[in-house]
Amino acid sequence: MAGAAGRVVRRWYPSVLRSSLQVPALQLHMSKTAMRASQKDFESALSQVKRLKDPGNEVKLKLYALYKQATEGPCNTPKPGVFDLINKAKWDAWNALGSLPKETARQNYVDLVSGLSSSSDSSSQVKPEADRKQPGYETLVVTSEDSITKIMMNRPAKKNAITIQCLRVHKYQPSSSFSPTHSDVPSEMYNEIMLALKAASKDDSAITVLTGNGDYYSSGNDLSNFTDIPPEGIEEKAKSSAILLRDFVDCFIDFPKPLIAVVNGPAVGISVTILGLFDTVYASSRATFHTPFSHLGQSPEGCSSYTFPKIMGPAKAAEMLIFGKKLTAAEACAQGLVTEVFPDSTFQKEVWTRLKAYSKLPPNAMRISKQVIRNREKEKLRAINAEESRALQERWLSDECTNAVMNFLTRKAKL
Ligand SMILES: CCCC/C=C/CC(=O)SCCNC(=O)CCNC(=O)[C@H](O)C(C)(C)COP(=O)(O)OP(=O)(O)OC[C@H]1O[C@@H](n2cnc3c(N)ncnc32)[C@H](O)[C@@H]1OP(=O)(O)O
Repeated sequence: MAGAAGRVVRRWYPSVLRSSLQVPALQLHMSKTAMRASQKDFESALSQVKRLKDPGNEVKLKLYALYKQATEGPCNTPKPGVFDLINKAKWDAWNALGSLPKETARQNYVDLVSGLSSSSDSSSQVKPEADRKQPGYETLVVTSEDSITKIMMNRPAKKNAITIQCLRVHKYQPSSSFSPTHSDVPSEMYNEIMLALKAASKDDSAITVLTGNGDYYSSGNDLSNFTDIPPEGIEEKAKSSAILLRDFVDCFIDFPKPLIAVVNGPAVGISVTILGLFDTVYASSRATFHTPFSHLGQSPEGCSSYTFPKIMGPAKAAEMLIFGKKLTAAEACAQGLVTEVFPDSTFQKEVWTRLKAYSKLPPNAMRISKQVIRNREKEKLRAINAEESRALQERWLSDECTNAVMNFLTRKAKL
């Protein structure tokens, strides 16, 4: 396997697969014998594949197997051990191609990518407000209209799971190799949400909305964040993640304008806990609210250890935060976490009509009212946030957490 500088990171590979699915740059210097008619198509497919939406693990395995077969021929490595699930799945996929000729594998790879590209071009996934979209965000769609800045989490295929890792984009240079000089794209969602909130706090909008694209509001922390371990080690990763978490939650604590969550579907983990820091929470009748921290060997964040008992009383908060009880939208509304629930069929229409009316209210009055309501708690919330982040830093290093995350990533467990 080539070193980091010579690797191609396919954007949509989960980190757990990424480490071993990375295609060594040097392998992309095709051998002279492979320089046949379809090599150009193959190279173009290799470059095209990086721009595709995540096609799912099954297709990724097919692509991996065809790539290996096309460039190395039949599977020639020892079978990984039974507990090495990811590498075994990859080995099985490659080995299943038997003695398929390299040229056929190359052609099949090209055909597969071409099929994926056309289906992703005609995807029914709407590109909301493409014309009014603010540029520069990879994982969000941010728009400003009618005095409302709308921050929409935009990884619908991953249920809007919130990512940490900074994806590296390598530029393909057909004449030489994949360039080792890559640009770091600010494509991870925690930082992008912070940037969008900071920009919204200064723009001329009266209110700010956070919502999700697709059927989920957000499935919370992207669990593959845990697999992207830096060379400095897992302790360093836990430390930097705790700092990121603290900074992320501080942005919500400090946000100066009315902040509204438009919860379009199920919400999990940190996307639920921070709701206690919003001024208003509108939910679709399809939404659910789930904080399965104990199941994941983790502990509450987002100041929920303070805001939830305050909002719903300690007993109900404990049922959610310790035992992971999932609430329906109606239950969350009855507990005071949600302001109002709307039928899913009319959710968007009713909510946006309401918000447009609110956004016409005098912005300074709304801002001052928010400050009067929230300011006296800010210092306390910051201290709670720091304490929760410290507790999680330790939890992330525990066996309970590691096992729960691995169970999800190897598909043994789902919430
Ligand atoms: C640095 C700050 C850290 C702050 C810490 C916060 C703590 C939390 O937020 S805890 C909550 C963590 N979230 C979860 O545990 C949710 C895990 N996801 C699931 O259980 C399920 O995916 C689901 C119940 C949300 C949805 O199930 P469904 O069957 O409808 O869809 P899937 O096929 O499972 O999902 C589609 C696709 O999306 C990927 N995905 C969904 N959620 C996550 C996630 N949280 N992390 C990583 N990936 C996620 C899922 O793997 C699928 O991907 P593939 O299509 O590639 O298989």
